[in-house]
Formats: sequence, C-alpha cells, structure tokens
Amino acid sequence: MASHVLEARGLSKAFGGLLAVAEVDLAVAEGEALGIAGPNGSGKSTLFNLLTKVPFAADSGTVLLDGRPLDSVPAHAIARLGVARTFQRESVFPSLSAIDNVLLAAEGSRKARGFAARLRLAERALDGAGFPATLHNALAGQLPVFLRKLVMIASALALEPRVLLLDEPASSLTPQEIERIRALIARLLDSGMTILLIEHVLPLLTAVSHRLIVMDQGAVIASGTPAEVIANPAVVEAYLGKKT
Ligand SMILES: Nc1ncnc2c1ncn2[C@@H]1O[C@H](COP(=O)(O)OP(=O)(O)OP(=O)(O)O)[C@@H](O)[C@H]1O
Repeated sequence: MASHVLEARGLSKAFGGLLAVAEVDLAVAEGEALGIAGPNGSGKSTLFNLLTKVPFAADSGTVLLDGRPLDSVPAHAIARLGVARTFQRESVFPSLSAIDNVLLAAEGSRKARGFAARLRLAERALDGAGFPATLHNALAGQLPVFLRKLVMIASALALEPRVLLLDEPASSLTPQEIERIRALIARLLDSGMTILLIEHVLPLLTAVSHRLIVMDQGAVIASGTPAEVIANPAVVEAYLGKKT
C-alpha cells in the first residue's frame, strides 16, 4: 500500500456566516486519482484553495505533504514542493503568448535555473499537455477555450508537480475535447503523478478516478469507488434535493 502523499485533517473555511468547507479530512495515496464531485457551491473549489493556499489558506485544520504539516509553509513554497493546481476558469494572461504564459509559471520551478532551462521546461510542459507545437507563440487570449485550458494545465505542469489539482478541466468542452483531457489525465497518471480532480462531467470523473468523494454544503458526505459512490442514496439526495 502506497503511503499518503497529500492529507488534510479538519480543514475548515468560513466566508462570513457561510461555512464553505467544514471539517474536511482526506488522504490521497501516491499515484492515486481522487475525484471530487458535489453540487454547485458545495465547497469543492474552496477545498482546492485550502490545500494549495492559492489564493487563501484554511481558517483551521492542517494539510500534510508526505506526512509533513504545511501550516507555516507559504503558497509559493507549497508549489515548489510539488503541489500545483489549475482553476475553474481558464486563468491565462491573454496578452502573453502561450509559451510566455508557461515560462512565467516555470519561474516557480525548483530546478530550472536560467532562461534556457526554463524555456526547455516550458516547451516540455506544453508538449506534455498536448498543446500544438505550431501555436507556442499565439496570444493566449486569442486561443479557443480548449487550448487556453491546455496552457493553464501546462503552466501547472511547468512546476513538475507530484500532485496536480485539476478544477473542472472539462467544463465548456466538446465530447472530443473531453476525451483528449481524459487521455491527458491517463498519461499523467501513467507517469506516476497523483491527481485530484473536480469535475461535473461525471463520465470523465468516473473514468479516471480510482476513488471518489462527494461534497455537500462543505462536508464530505460519501467516499468510495465511483460505482459505490454513485449508488449511495445520500449522494443521489444531495444532487436531486431532499424529499419533503
Ligand atoms: N471568495 C469567496 N467569498 C465569499 N464566498 C465564497 C468565496 N468563494 C466561495 N464562496 C462561497 O462558498 C461556497 C462554496 O463555493 P465553491 O466555489 O467552493 O463551491 P464549488 O463546489 O466549487 O461550486 P461549483 O461546482 O459551482 O464550482 C459557495 O456558497 C460560494 O458562494
């Protein structure tokens, strides 16, 4: 049994009176794909924020990487330690080219020192994400949504993460593009990466996840294999609303 690479204990975050994440515990094994489902507003993206401290950390609770508490480790250092994330919206710098977007991210690399090394890393990250080699110099803001998503994923890959947190990579994509995202995630898993995936596109989520958790109103209400979780009455109720 592989050891846990990323763990959360009792993570909570409130926005005023709203408890967005409530006492969440989770543990992800090396090389595992953990899927995170849940209705809109159930706290999934906020959980990613708390795990990476980007853009903010938890009010309480602890995140551990390889068993080491990250309480006093700032966000940029967590990224350097190998935990990278993407965002629900394609957060790219629109007036920069694809390669310059990824080069900026490569500045955060532990290993690549100097421009030439960072350029190689950025090119490798774009290739690794399946981004077309002919479009490295295209302005990110002029790319279609799928390619902007690949630039964002490549920016995370430029940190050479051991743990990659993907926030709704399939939203707004066509079925063919979603299939390419599935194949990309499968390749990253084959390379040994650990992946946490938030996704509303359930066929993608269930296809790539070894294990699923479901959040509702900030709390984890179910966990297990995709088949177990989908059959769980509490999950059906969370999605379809409580019977009155
Ligand atoms: N920065 C913020 N300030 C105030 N409230 C916030 C903030 N971020 C999230 N929330 C609230 O916290 C709750 C959880 O939001 P979150 O975005 O984590 O949900 P989610 O499960 O990712 O939803 P979705 O599937 O729609 O992306 C929501 O009620 C949301 O409105």
